Amino acid sequence: MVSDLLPLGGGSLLLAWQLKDKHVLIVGGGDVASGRIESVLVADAFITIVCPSQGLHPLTKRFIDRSDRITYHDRVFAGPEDLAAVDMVLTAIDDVEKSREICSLCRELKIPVNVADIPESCDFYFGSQIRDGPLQVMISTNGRSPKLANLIRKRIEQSLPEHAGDAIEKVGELRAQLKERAPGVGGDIGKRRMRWMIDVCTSWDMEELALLDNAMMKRLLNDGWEKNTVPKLEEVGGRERRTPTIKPSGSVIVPSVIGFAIGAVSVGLMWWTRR
Ligand SMILES: C[C@@]1(CC(=O)O)C2=NC(=C\c3[nH]c(c(CCC(=O)O)c3CC(=O)O)Cc3[nH]c(c(CC(=O)O)c3CCC(=O)O)/C=C3\N/C(=C\2)[C@@H](CCC(=O)O)[C@]3(C)CC(=O)O)/[C@H]1CCC(=O)O
Ligand SMILES: NC(=O)c1ccc[n+]([C@@H]2O[C@H](COP(=O)([O-])OP(=O)(O)OC[C@H]3O[C@@H](n4cnc5c(N)ncnc54)[C@H](O)[C@@H]3O)[C@@H](O)[C@H]2O)c1
Repeated sequence: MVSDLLPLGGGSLLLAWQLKDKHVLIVGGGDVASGRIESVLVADAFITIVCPSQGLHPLTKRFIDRSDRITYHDRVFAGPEDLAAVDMVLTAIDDVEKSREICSLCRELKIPVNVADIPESCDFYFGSQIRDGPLQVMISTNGRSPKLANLIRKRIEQSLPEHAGDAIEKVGELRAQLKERAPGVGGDIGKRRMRWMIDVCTSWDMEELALLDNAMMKRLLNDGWEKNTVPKLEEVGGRERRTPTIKPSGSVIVPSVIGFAIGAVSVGLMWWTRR
């Protein structure tokens, strides 16, 4: 968490906005719009795209052809009538004046809007994204440097634990089964559920959690939750993923022997010439 010292400020609110079955209007169909379409489709929204067909990026065309969640209009933005029953607007057009006009209309109607390239016309910014199944990481520089956000994303990607997405998926299923077995919101049952889930997540490795199948979950709940303990992977019928042991092959050994020999010879030569 951030510092508990005041003053706080100068940032933005980080959220995971739930867009399922909401209606998103995307004005423009070029390169930037194609990225927006992908981000919005991941969130299970319905999309209306307004853009003349000659301006469509190949990726946008493919999305339009393949997704039954997209309605496409081959024309320019028509005016306020395009904003009826819309929950969010994203514009990615090469026309700054039109973008500003669309932004004003959205603000009058209190529809959240993002205008690619014009920060002051954005109610929210996009960020650089990492996705691994249900794991979502967004890197934001709050408008300061999108390119650095992109570079930081690549570094974070390399440092994420393997199997994190699978582990989260499986823990999600386990939590759902636990809530069915021990239903109720809040109170003592809520506290006990939370305590046990924390113990499971902290006692098992990410890799082990990713191995959970239905039978193992059942045993984990029967032998673990019911007895207020956390069994080990083997105790619920799981077996560790065998990581292949890498034996040094001849081709690895030979260069290292040669390298060692060259090193020894050059140290010897240095010693000899110094004398
Ligand atoms: C993260 C990412 C997400 C996405 O758009 O999907 C994103 N921009 C990305 C790339 C990118 N954009 C630009 C470059 C050229 C290099 C550079 O300028 O750095 C590159 C790099 C590239 O193309 O490699 C040009 C640019 N961008 C903005 C302006 C206007 C301005 O700053 O005034 C200008 C023109 C500046 C000028 O004219 O000089 C504005 C915005 N861009 C944002 C998001 C929001 C702030 C996000 C944040 O700060 O965290 C914000 C405020 C609004 C918004 O669009 O939501 C995506 C990387 C995704 C990835 O690769 O992972
Ligand atoms: N925020 C970012 O990350 C970022 C990065 C690069 C570029 N940009 C900016 O985003 C904007 C879009 O970039 P792009 O590369 O996708 O451009 P692009 O030229 O590929 O696409 C623009 C699209 O807008 C359409 N269009 C123009 N006027 C329209 C209107 N009135 N109604 C409907 N559609 C209309 C065009 O037909 C075209 O398809 C540009 O202003 C660009 O500078 C932003």
